[in-house]
Amino acid sequence: MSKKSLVVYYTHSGNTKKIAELIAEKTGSTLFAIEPEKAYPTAYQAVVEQAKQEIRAGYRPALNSTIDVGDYNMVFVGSPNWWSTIAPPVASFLDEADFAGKTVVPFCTHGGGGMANVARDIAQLCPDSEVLNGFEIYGNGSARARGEVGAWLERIGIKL
Ligand SMILES: Cc1cc2nc3c(=O)[nH]c(=O)nc-3n(C[C@H](O)[C@H](O)[C@H](O)COP(=O)(O)O)c2cc1C
Repeated sequence: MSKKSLVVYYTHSGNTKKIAELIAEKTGSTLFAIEPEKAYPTAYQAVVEQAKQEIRAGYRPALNSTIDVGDYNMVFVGSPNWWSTIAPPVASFLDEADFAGKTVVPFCTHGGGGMANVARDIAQLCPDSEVLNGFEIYGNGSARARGEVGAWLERIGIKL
């Protein structure tokens, strides 16, 4: 059986999408964007406030569609750092999917707070998975992103 890898991510303003695309390109993975049925507001203050309340309440928004993760044995899971944790749509996705026996690889983009609890909270929602060391980058990483993603993939032993 051949090994297949998947990159799933949520993005609000495009940064995490850029990193997801780089990982997919470098690893030959399938790419899947997690989308909530109801999009978050684009206004920064509005989304910050809504996210705060949802995260506090442990709210899991309904998603537009999903992908069968059964076909993949490695899954990269990406989120923006929202209030030091994953965005609620990523939590919805991880709740619904069965990651048992898979290798999970967290990544996040942030506004200065780094990984914070992102990798820990992904691992908590994938209790029966092996979770590798994650990747974090400020914003979209600009021109540094490609090299940093490549260096990280080498560090964690993923053949390119
Ligand atoms: C609702 C919300 C909460 C955020 N909370 C944090 C935070 O706690 N720490 C941090 O470093 N950045 C925080 N940010 C900044 C984002 O993590 C950062 O801009 C990220 O790159 C956005 O990714 P995206 O473009 O894929 O949506 C927050 C942004 C939003 C919209």
